[in-house]
Amino acid sequence: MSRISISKVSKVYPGATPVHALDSIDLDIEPGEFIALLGPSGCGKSTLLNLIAGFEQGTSGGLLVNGHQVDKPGPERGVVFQEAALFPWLTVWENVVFGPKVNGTQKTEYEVRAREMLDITGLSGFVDHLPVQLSGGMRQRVGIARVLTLGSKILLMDEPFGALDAQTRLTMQELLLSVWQKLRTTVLFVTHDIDEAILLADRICVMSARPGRINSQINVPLDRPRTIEDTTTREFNDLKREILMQIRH
Ligand SMILES: Nc1ncnc2c1ncn2[C@@H]1O[C@H](COP(=O)(O)OP(=O)(O)OP(=O)(O)O)[C@@H](O)[C@H]1O
Repeated sequence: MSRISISKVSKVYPGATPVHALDSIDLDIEPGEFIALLGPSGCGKSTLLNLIAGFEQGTSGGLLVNGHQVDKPGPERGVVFQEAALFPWLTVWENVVFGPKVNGTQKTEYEVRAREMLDITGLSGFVDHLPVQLSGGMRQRVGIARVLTLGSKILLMDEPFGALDAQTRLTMQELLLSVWQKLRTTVLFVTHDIDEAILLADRICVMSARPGRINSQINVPLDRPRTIEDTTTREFNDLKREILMQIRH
């Protein structure tokens, strides 16, 4: 379980016309919490995720994961992008065990974990398939199983279901809910989609247009475990209306 503390973090991309992407972001994420980062295109959601991942450095402010300043990527922070970026010549199994194999983890340890993660992502019957033989949703499952097999206690997900059709997206949202319910990893999930944010998250951080700030934070009071049916309830729609109004203002 991992805690993230972000304090007054700003990010300016230098250049002829510097881009002020993030402005004084304060955000604390508790171990095991599921946070959705919601906001318009270009407001800095991916930038914030990349700072936590250690791919980029902030211009000012402090960013701690488990009390340590983040200055580079690490295996405790697993990133899932819109495309899973699998090795096309490796099978599902080989893709999933690739990371722990090269970082020197004991084979007996990573094989057990890989089997468990392939099981909870519904891939046990596909271990010998190549990525080209899988649907987009299944490739994303492999991407999730891969970071979980690495032992990542923090999942940083940048619109992971954004490229999927509506039906597959719903299936993947349910899958992620069940994975999270079992493992309780800390999740930061970037999305444009209000329904997706409400269905998945404990807390939604609504960002403003550039320079990105966190305008409001909304606790999602829906009971867990959640299912797709919850998206049709009165409580869900009331919350959606409230968030829409906040975004408009
Ligand atoms: N490496 C970079 N150099 C210069 N500007 C950048 C760089 N990366 C992002 N930006 C700019 O920073 C701003 C925030 O971008 P970012 O990708 O974080 O937004 P976003 O909210 O994730 O957008 P989207 O939802 O469209 O993916 C944008 O104006 C973008 O053009």
